[in-house]
Amino acid sequence: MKILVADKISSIGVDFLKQQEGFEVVEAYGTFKEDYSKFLELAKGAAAIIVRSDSKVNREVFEAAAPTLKAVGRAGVGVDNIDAEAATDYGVVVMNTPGGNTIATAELTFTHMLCGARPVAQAAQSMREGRWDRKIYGGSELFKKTLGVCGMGRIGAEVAKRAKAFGMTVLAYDPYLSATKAEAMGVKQVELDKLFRESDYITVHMPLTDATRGMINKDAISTMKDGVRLFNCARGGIIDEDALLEGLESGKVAAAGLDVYTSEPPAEDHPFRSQKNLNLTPHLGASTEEAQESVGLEIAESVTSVLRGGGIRNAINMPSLDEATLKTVGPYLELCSALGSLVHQLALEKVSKVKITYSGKVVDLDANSLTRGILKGFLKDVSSNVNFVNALVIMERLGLPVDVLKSSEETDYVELIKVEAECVNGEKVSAEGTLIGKGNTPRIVAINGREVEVEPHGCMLVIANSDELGIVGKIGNIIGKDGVNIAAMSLSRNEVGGIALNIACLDSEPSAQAIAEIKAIEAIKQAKIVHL
Ligand SMILES: NC(=O)c1ccc[n+]([C@@H]2O[C@H](COP(=O)([O-])OP(=O)(O)OC[C@H]3O[C@@H](n4cnc5c(N)ncnc54)[C@H](O)[C@@H]3O)[C@@H](O)[C@H]2O)c1
Ligand SMILES: O=C(O)CC[C@@H](O)C(=O)O
Repeated sequence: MKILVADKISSIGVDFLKQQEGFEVVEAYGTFKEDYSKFLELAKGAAAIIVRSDSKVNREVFEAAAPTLKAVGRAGVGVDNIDAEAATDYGVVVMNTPGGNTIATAELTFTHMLCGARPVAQAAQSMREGRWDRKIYGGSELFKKTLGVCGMGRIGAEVAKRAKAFGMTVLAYDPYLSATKAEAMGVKQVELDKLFRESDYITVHMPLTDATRGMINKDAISTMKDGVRLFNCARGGIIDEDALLEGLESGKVAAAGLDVYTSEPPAEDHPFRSQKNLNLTPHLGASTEEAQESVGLEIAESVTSVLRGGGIRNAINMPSLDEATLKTVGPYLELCSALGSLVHQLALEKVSKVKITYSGKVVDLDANSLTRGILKGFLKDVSSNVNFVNALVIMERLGLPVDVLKSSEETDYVELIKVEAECVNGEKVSAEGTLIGKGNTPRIVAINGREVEVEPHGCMLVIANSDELGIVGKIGNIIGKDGVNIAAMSLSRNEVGGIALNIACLDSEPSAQAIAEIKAIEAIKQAKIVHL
């Protein structure tokens, strides 16, 4: 399997990949920047692509790498360089490594704050130039000042912790922060306008979204204290760059520090570069040895796990299936896929909606993963590229609503999963299943409401016939004559002389001729081969 490492990650991560049997690691750092068509060429045939923030993994990359591409790993937090929608369309899981570079980025932010309080960089430069300017480079203290933190996630919280150690009051704005958490962190949760009005220092730590782009703009800056200091080590554009320049030039903003830019790198003659109270770093937040080792190894492990069919950690376009969840959900996935596939194959008309009911013990499991498993099976014959990642979007795109119910009604089983499909003509088909025994073996226990007991794999002949003497013998005869062995058979009927359901599990598929002969028997209402 080809693993394309498109941006430089720690050698620990690369070595880990190289040690994996069957992995061919292609290191092609920065190809994207040099020549996108070369990057696309390299992406062809890759099972995984690993990037940092440089390489742009656009839709074209997914197009080029389909159908081999299974995972894109981002050694870092922000995934704005990866087209997650395209990834989902192509059934590719996108994973990042939240947490691995939190401290590194929090420390860089704090460095920027300290350098915004004391002009260390400017003074150091003056010394390099042979000067001794003790009067120009005075500063102020962080002690007793108010820091406004926008985005109180991992990095924001670490910055807040450090600010408190410096004797600062911390105001926090984060719509997703609970009051209990804010209290536990010793920060004061406020609305954005209050944070703007009352802070001496403001730092942003959120993703760049429609809500955060330009959050600190000209209007916002006008409401801030004179001499406010602003910092952005999150994503370029959260602080509007023109507004920042204007604020620095007018003196409204006393100092600022940026690690990220709307366009990276900013132009060589960008006016930022000549602003004296502005400290710039070239997107170095995560650039510590510790952070790089951590995220490099973590992404290498995550990608390996996905390619080996193991747990899925920190996926951003599907629920993560960590080892613990996989252990509980894993045994059900085969059953789920079989139920979905069976229902799809049994439906004689176009399906218009799907209903899934979980009963008993199974209601406590991660229904999202189980549902994806069912839909993956349901869509198996609809789309060649369906998987856990894109099963839900494909259903949505097909306009097929999926109702998921967790039922508290008692059933004959400790746990039961029922999949029903309603066809455009109003007809319904259904299949129910459970796990049995110590080995958690999947069993289909009902089809169209009729009790059966079938192991869901291989080729099955599903027959509905009027309950008459000798039908099973006739079917057996035709199949035997055709050279096909019946491995197991499950029979059920609604009433004596009513409609019987026969499920024959076969060692191979009977010929079309044999199926035609079975269908020609007068009592046979329906005969259908399904493959699970
Ligand atoms: N400079 C670097 O090298 C570097 C390194 C790591 C992370 N980052 C960036 O830093 C940012 C924060 O990373 P993190 O690991 O703390 O992420 P996180 O997900 O832990 O935290 C983000 C926080 O932003 C909050 N948020 C979301 N929308 C918001 C809004 N409209 N207003 C206010 N808050 C909002 C979320 O609730 C969350 O608490 C990300 O943009 C990430 O890409 C940059
Ligand atoms: O890879 C990097 O150096 C940048 C990482 C950073 O922007 C992130 O979002 O994790």
